[in-house]
Amino acid sequence: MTSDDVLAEFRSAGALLEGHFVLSSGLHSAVFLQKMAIFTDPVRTARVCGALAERIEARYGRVDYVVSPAIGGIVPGYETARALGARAIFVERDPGKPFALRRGFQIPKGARAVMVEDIVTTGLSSRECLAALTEEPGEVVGAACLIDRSGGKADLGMPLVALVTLDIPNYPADQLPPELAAIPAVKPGSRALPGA
Ligand SMILES: O=P(O)(O)OC[C@H]1O[C@H](OP(=O)(O)OP(=O)(O)O)[C@H](O)[C@@H]1O
Ligand SMILES: O=C(O)c1cc(=O)[nH]c(=O)[nH]1
Ligand SMILES: [Mg+2]
Repeated sequence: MTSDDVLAEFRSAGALLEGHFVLSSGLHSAVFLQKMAIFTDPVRTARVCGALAERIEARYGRVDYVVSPAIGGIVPGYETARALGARAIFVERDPGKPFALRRGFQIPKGARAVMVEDIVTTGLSSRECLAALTEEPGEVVGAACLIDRSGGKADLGMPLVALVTLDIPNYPADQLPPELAAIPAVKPGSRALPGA
C-alpha cells in the first residue's frame, strides 16, 4: 500500500477533516485526521493495519506484543497485532500518571513488543506510552504509527515506522493565523484540556 493508497482510504472514509481543531498537545491545526472514521469499518481497518504490520515486520522482525495508547491506539493496535500474529495490549490514563498498563497487562520476559499509535503529531502521547513500559520485563523494540503528521520531526527516542508521513502545520493558541482564529475550535481527542 503506497502513501497515496492510505490517504485515499482516509479521504473516502471521510477521515480527512478541515476546520479548527485543538490537538492532544494543545496545539491548533486546520487539519484533523479523524481516524475513528477508518476504525468504524473493520475491512478498511484490516487493510491499513495489514500494510502497517508488513512495514513493522520488515523493520523489527518478530513481534510478540503490540502496545498502544488508549483510546485512539486500541483498534489499530489490535488489528495490527492480528496481522502480526501478536498479542494486543494497551496503556490508558491512570490517576497521577499520563498512562499505565492496567487490567493485568504485561510484556513478559523474552517478549518483543512494538508500540503502535494511530497518529503522531508531537510524539508526546507516544513518549508517554513508552515511559509507562520501561519497567516491563520484555523489550520494546520500536514504534510505529499509521500517520506521522510531524513530517518525521517527532522524536520518540526510538525508531518510528510510519505508514504515511505528512507535514501538517500546528500553531500555539496565541499564534493562530487569522483564518483559523475566525473559526470556533473543537477538541476531538480524549486527553483532558489543562484545567479541565
Ligand atoms: O503526538 P501527539 O501530539 O501526542 O498527538 C497524537 C495523539 O493525539 C491523539 O490522541 P488523543 O490524546 O487526542 O486522544 P484519543 O487517543 O482518544 O484520540 C492520537 O490518538 C495520538 O495519541
Ligand atoms: O494531534 C492530535 O491530537 C491528533 C491529530 C490528528 O490529526 N488526529 C488525531 O486523532 N489526533
Ligand atoms: Mg491517542
